[in-house]
Amino acid sequence: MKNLQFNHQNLLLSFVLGVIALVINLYPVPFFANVQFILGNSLTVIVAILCGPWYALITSLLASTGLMLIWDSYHVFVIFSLEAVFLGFCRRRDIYALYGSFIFWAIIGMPLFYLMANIFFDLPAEHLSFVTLKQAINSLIYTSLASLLILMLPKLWFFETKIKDKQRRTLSKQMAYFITLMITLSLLFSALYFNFISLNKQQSLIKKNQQETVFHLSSAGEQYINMHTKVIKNAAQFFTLVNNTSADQQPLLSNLHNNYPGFISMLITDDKAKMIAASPITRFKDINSSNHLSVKDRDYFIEAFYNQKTFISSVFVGRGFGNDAIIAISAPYFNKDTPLQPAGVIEGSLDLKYFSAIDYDFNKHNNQSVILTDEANNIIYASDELNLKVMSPFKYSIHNGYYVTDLQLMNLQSTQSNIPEYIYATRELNNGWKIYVIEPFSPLLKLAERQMLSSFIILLSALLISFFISNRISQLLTVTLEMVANHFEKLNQHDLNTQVFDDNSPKEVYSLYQRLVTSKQELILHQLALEETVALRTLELEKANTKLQELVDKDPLTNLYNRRFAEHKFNEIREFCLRSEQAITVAILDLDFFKAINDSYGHLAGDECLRQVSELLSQHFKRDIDILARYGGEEFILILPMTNALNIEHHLNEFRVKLASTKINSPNAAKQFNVTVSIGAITANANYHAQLDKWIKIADDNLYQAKAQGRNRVHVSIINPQSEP
Ligand SMILES: Nc1nc2c(ncn2[C@@H]2O[C@H](COP(=O)(O)OP(=O)(O)OP(=O)(O)O)[C@@H](O)[C@H]2O)c(=O)[nH]1
Repeated sequence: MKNLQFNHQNLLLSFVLGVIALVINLYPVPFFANVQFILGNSLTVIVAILCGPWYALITSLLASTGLMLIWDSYHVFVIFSLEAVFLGFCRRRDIYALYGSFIFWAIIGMPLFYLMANIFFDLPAEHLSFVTLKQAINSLIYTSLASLLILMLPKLWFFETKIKDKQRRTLSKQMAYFITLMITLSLLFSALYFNFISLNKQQSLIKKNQQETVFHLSSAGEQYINMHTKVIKNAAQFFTLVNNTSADQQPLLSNLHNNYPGFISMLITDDKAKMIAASPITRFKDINSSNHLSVKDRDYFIEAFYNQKTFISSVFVGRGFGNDAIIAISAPYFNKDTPLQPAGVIEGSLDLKYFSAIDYDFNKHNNQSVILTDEANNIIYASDELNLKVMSPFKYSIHNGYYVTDLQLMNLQSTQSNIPEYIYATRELNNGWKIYVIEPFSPLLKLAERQMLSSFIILLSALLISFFISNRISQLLTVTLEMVANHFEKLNQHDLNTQVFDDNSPKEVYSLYQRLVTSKQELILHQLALEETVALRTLELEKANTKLQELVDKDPLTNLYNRRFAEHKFNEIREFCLRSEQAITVAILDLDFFKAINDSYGHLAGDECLRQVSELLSQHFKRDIDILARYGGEEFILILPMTNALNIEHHLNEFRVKLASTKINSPNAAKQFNVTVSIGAITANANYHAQLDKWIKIADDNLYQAKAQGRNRVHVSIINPQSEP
């Protein structure tokens, strides 16, 4: 945290992606019931991977704002912010996002979400685990999507520059993750797709089944009412035709009632609304004795008698004949001679318990329940398990929109609750009644939960298996590649033919290995050839250098050293002789009357003379340490280290004599001539003087004397250190 410095580009990226995530999260993808998938959070994961935990936190807060707006719950800020920061840190620890997501939801996400859902959500306890699992799966979906997006666009340079703490991953790790990701995603989507299909199928089956039931029940109900209405109608016609007396009507009515037990009771009135026959007869007798024979005020009498029509009443509690909920069906009958004025009314009270028989027949194999209401929305019949009171108004609330499903949902017990209780289908009967077929919603929700749980378990095991398999696959390639690399790192010429792979290694890697061996062989040969060429070139260069040095140091005519070299070498020689306290002789040799030789024999003869004198010098002063140099014109300088002072004059004289007796050949006319030399020299200890000039001065003076005394002679000064001027 202490180094928390925000980079402007990262900040902008996390903000922009956050706003996009907010908008995407406002439109979650509906799946089933209240299950929705949120995809905007994948942008949070992208920021966590690319920019790290604190930028991801910014994106997550924005993305969660979108979710808060649609879910109206603040828990999203806590859970998704934690997830974003966790994934950001996973990236820093080099843990892939999908693995990180699994770890997060297994250890923190699911327990925390469950706890918060328990406190803040209006959900039944058994539904919480489902919602929690759904959230974890959703998270895996958007994390996989984000990872895939990043893997698909590896050259997205704009993002590349922003990756903090980026570490180079091994090929094997990358391959394993890619394969795991692909397997997880495809399994995830196929599991969700099949869940979706199966839930849809289940829903349409329920819908179809309910609609069929409601249709059959309503048809049966209509038939039941129609049939009994027809019975009353026919009975009224019969009584009109036969014109019976009231005494005849009682047995006829009893007989009719026996044939149609769907009626609880039946009665016949005269034109004064007085009951003249009734069935069962025992009840009629009871009424008779209590003097309650008039039905003047009853709708079934008024409607049938005065309006002269067949009438079906609403449901009501019967009077006199008992306290059952009944429906009265009535019709007027006439006398033959007064066809416009009814002679009375025949009525049948329909037994509503009949519906329980139909209900039982239809629903003994499933958990459907039935409710029948009249046109005033009062319950005529309701399956026992619903505990609804007959005759009471039918109260329920309908769910709209919150649960995404094609089914119609309603609540009967907790009409204010968000969780639907029943799936229903309804149909109106011909007479305005309504029939409802309902069944509990929770089994369907349970099915979705079970599917979600099994998807999660399949996913988890698939992830583990695919992780294991992909690791093995990638190792097959990368381990052998690593072997090739290791082998070539240590490889030398002698190991080239050693076999490092067995027959099981991949063909491509083996072929790569063989090609590398060939290249390495070529490289070694090339290197050897190169080394040989370099050695040759070095030798030639050394020779050229020596030659060049000779050119610099030597006099081209005589091949003796030149004056510069002699002067330079003097210091070296002196240093050497100083250490061993040796004497040095510096001699200047000047050929006598050389001008005359040039004049007499020509310049070329002069040159030849200089060459032959030089040769003679080389032969005479043959120690390696002696420096023989042409001093200029016909003058030579000799620097002779470690000279014997007693012997030097003699040695110089020897040369002088040898030269004087040597015939010099002239190149032109094959003439020979002699030449002599005058020598001035100094022999002194090395410490005589550091400057060569001082030595030359003495030698020059001696030379001058030799010339002056007639030439062809040697003058040597032997100086000991004490006599230094
Ligand atoms: N052929 C030839 N002549 C040279 C060369 N260098 C110098 N000379 C000649 O050598 C001659 C030297 O002459 P001088 O200095 O008068 O000396 P000398 O004739 O030897 O007389 P003394 O030294 O007094 O005996 C000159 O004529 C130069 O031209 C050379 O490289 N080749």
